[in-house]
Amino acid sequence: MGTQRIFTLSQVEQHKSKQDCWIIIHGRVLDVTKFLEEHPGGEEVLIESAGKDATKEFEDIGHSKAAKNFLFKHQIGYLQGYKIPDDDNLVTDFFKEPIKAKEMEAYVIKEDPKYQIFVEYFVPFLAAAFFLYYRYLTGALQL
Ligand code: HEM
Repeated sequence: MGTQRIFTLSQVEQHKSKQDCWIIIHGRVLDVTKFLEEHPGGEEVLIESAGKDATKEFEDIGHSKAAKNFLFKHQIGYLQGYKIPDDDNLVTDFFKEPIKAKEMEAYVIKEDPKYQIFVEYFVPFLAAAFFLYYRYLTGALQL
């Protein structure tokens, strides 16, 4: 995740309002201010946990893997003194390292050169051929 700031608990505790809402989940400090309205579970639950460690609450709900993946979007740093366990499977690799190039491939629409040539040259050629053939036919019919 590149450079991440380290926050103390008392620093996090300063951000406990709707306009400035941080929470801690599994040692990650998250700024969820912009996420409050989007949260499928409602903003209230997040505001209640504002400035605090909400790991237990987060886990008790049984958030989906998608929700866990989504956490990283809001991460602004780590809690001081927190050591991420090696077997930390709560959060995905997103937290630990940038998305691997191999995984990224899944999101990139691959451009197949052969397919491109077909679209760029063969299709217009075919359209032109049909057009000329049509003109030829209508011309022939008019005779
Ligand atoms: C940044 C942190 C959080 C993210 C990204 C997040 C994301 C989500 C998502 C995507 C859902 C939809 C259901 C799912 O996919 O699991 C959800 C539901 C919910 N979340 Fe969160 N959540 C966060 C923090 C929390 C916290 C701290 C609490 C409790 C204090 C909480 C309480 C709930 C509740 C009650 C639901 C509704 C569950 C249901 O309708 O069955 N969430 N959350």
